Amino acid sequence: MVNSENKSALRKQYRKERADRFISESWLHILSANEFKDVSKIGSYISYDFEPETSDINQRIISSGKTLYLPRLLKDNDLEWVAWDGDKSKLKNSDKTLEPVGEAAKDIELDLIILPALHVDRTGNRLGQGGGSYDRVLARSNAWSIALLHRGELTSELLPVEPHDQKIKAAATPEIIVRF
Ligand SMILES: Nc1nc2c(c(=O)[nH]1)N(C=O)[C@@H](CNc1ccc(C(=O)N[C@@H](CCC(=O)O)C(=O)O)cc1)CN2
Ligand SMILES: Nc1ncnc2c1ncn2[C@@H]1O[C@H](COP(=O)(O)OP(=O)(O)OP(=O)(O)O)[C@@H](O)[C@H]1O
Repeated sequence: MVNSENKSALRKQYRKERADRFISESWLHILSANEFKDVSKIGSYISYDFEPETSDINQRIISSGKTLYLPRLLKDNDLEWVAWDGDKSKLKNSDKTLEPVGEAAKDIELDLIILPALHVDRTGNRLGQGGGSYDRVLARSNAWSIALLHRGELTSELLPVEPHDQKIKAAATPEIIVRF
């Protein structure tokens, strides 16, 4: 089986496991990591369905005076970033996700990116929703990147890898951060 087909099968399995085992937890502890200390521009996301919950993290980042950016999906599956002040009236529904409204930041260089993932393996390879969106973002960025996962989604089982795949710098469960 080629790796892209293999990835689709894993996505299906991991989405189902996530839905079956979902419990509401917090990833707020990541904000105490050293990597957050001196950064000012942070990319994050608004979680949906069974994704690790980001609303408390996002609020905390905004109230600490750092600038929070949210992704907006472009037609070619790339992402653009919009600064967000926490005002929910500045979000609108787009398929499953809530996206920011307003002007995208031009030539933004994020210092740190908090990103969603379905699974991460012990070498820092990530499986996401399948658009390749974050691979594009990470390929042109120097940001430190951390994916949020439920327990059991950070595993020693190696994920299939394609040439475009970008490794992430760290992954966090509700309990721990692992740096790669
Ligand atoms: N919260 C969140 N925001 C995000 C992402 C994400 O994974 N999570 N993205 C990450 O790139 C980008 C948007 N890409 C997305 C791609 C697909 C689906 C989606 O509807 N997934 C369906 C499964 C579709 C399928 O079966 O193929 C689902 O989750 O049920 C959502 C967002 C940017 N914003
Ligand atoms: N830098 C890139 N330029 C053009 N296409 C890309 C790039 N990176 C990835 N892609 C395309 O995106 C598709 C999906 O990639 P992949 O399966 O790795 O997604 P993913 O990392 O799980 O998704 P996401 O980042 O959206 O959560 C690939 O088949 C590839 O063709």
